[in-house]
Amino acid sequence: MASELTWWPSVAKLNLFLHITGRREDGYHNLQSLFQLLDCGDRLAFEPTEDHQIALMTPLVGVPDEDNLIVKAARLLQPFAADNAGCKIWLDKRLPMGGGIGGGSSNAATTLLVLNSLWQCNLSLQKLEQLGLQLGADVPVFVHGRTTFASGVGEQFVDAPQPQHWFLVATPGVHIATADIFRHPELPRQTPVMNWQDYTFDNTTNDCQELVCRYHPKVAKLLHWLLEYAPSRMTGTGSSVFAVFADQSQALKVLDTLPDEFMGFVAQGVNISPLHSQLEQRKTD
Ligand SMILES: C[C@](O)(CO)[C@H](O)COP(=O)(O)OP(=O)(O)OC[C@H]1O[C@@H](n2ccc(N)nc2=O)[C@H](O)[C@@H]1O
Ligand SMILES: Nc1ncnc2c1ncn2[C@@H]1O[C@H](COP(=O)(O)OP(=O)(O)OP(=O)(O)O)[C@@H](O)[C@H]1O
Repeated sequence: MASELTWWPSVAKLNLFLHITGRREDGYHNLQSLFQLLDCGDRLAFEPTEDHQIALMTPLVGVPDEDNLIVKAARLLQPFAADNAGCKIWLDKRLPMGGGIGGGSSNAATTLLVLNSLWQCNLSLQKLEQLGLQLGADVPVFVHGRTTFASGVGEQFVDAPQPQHWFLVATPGVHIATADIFRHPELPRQTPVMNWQDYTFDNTTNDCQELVCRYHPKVAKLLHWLLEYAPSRMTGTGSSVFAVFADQSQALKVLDTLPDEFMGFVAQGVNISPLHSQLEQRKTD
């Protein structure tokens, strides 16, 4: 791999809570959630070309390139660039896939934001959020790049800077398809809409958690284990679970004792995505 590549962050998120407030006619669900961005994730590098090709130099095992959200994002943006605009893309995948921490969605958002700059498309953040929504409900929040309350299907934002807590994020290695959870007849769908001002961790919940725990005992076991140490909850539709700590050393101590059957990492919450900071820096260079 060429050593002069510039790497761009593609961070993870946690849903600190997730309320389902209704179901829309198109089958999608209206949500309320607090999206907490983390300081760690995957990395992407881009090399613009003039051959109109989108070439993923690091394919993901099990994901055909045409289904990869990175390639889809680049293709979606291509009509806004010069006719011959293409690029080579490298992905350094570090986040567990399908774990409710938004890896693929974040990759898509990083692609939209960085190529918007490299290809000089000059689309506004709002326009990129709208494009992102065509790729998935979790993409706009990563384009937005701030820790934020979200409603709608996850595209309406009220920014909500949070104390920079430390999170132990653990994954039981169970793959849960988001669509399966949202179509489940036993999913609660009528949580009353809450005023953002009333948010506390304790007076909120993840409406998918009980259902997922009922059908996936490994998720229930992991959550039960973490709750012995700190306030803990599932993120998104699972399968990852997080525990909240005031300091890093406590989180690392618990990570050290995590049973071998689970994978985990410790990350700090951030209020602004490091991707946005790096893009700002590029503008001033
Ligand atoms: C649950 C969250 O992870 C919270 O962050 C997201 O809302 C899910 O976002 P995502 O993974 O980007 O999901 P998408 O790829 O857009 O949707 C997958 C499937 O989940 C269902 N879905 C998703 C989001 C939503 N608000 N309502 C839904 O009913 C739809 O059946 C959709 O076909
Ligand atoms: N670049 C990508 N990185 C990861 N997964 C991808 C990517 N492109 C497509 N996918 C597909 O998307 C699926 C979900 O991956 P992802 O890591 O985004 O899940 P997630 O963390 O549950 O996301 P979310 O929290 O948005 O629901 C994967 O199993 C894979 O098939």
